[in-house]
Amino acid sequence: SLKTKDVVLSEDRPKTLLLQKHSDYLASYGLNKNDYEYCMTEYLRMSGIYWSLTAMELMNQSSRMPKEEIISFISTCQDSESGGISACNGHDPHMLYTLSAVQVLAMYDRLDAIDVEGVVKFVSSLQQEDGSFFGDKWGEVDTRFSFCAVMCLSLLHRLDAINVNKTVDFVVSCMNFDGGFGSKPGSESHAGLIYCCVGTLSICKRMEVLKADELAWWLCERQLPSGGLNGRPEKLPDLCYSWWVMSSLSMLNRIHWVDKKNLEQFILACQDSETGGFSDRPGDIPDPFHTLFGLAGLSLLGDTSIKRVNPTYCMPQETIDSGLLTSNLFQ
Ligand SMILES: COc1ccc(S(=O)(=O)N2Cc3cc(C#N)ccc3N(Cc3cncn3C)C[C@H]2Cc2ccccc2)cc1
Ligand SMILES: [Zn+2]
Repeated sequence: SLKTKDVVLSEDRPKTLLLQKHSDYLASYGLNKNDYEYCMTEYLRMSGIYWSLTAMELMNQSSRMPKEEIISFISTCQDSESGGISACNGHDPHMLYTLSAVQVLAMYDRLDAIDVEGVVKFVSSLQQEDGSFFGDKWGEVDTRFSFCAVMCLSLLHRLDAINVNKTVDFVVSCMNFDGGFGSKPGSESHAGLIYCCVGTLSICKRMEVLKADELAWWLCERQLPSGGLNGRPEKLPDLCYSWWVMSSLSMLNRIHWVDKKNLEQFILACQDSETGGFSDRPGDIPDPFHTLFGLAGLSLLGDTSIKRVNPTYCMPQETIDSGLLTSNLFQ
């Protein structure tokens, strides 16, 4: 149909940031360890901790998180043989959860709680001849895993453990005519994978290989009349795409290409004024994933009631600054 898929923002939508409600929402999330939801999300528990802790950090509320419980949980998830870290005890180690664990421990400045050399061994063992990365031993290639690899090693100041030039070559081989990127060579452009590829090039300090204007144009075309951003043409807007698109534009120094007022309106409309938290679209069920990306998106748009977020790492800027300081001290 000719009608552009979009949502209509209702008049009684939230128009202000309900910080206290979001802090309460995350503080109580996952406390009821018996409920069905908690058991069903075991497979992503490590990432769930990263999404919740980072959101709480951005609101300066991380003191409400069970710090010691989280740190000891992470140390029980590291596989002594491969060095990799799993989402939950007894699950297979995977690139995604190894990164989430390193991000959480970096925010807590407790990287001593794991075998860092083991993590470096696991991540570098997944790099392939063409520069690409597997997610785990089962061999799935995806540019998401290139991003996990370079972000994880960068937080550990160990980018020397992989072939950075070949990493960049593989990402470049995934660039499409529209300047965007997909998960593999020839895959269609998608905002989430564009974020991963731009983030990889940013960490490898190779942003010059991008077709910046074509890419920024494709990204700001994601904005719809509702102010929300979608991930591909003809798709509905979704709050997490606000993050993937805006963080990419921020790394390209072209964040001003989106209509900031309208986007802010859409993000605030995704808040649940009853339970707290953000959902993917106004009126849907909130979750920790969209709560992080709602707060991180508002931070990128300049909301000073939220701590500054680093667009590449999706972590508090102060964590990245202190990490770099440490690395300079020991170099
Ligand atoms: C609908 O139930 C789900 C479905 C999938 C997943 S998932 O595979 O682990 N994952 C992370 C994710 C976490 C939460 C939360 N809490 C909610 C959704 C969501 N999605 C799905 C989604 C997001 N926007 C709309 N949709 C439908 C993305 C997905 C993939 C992804 C993983 C890591 C980083 C970025 C993206 C988890 C729950
Ligand atoms: Zn989403």
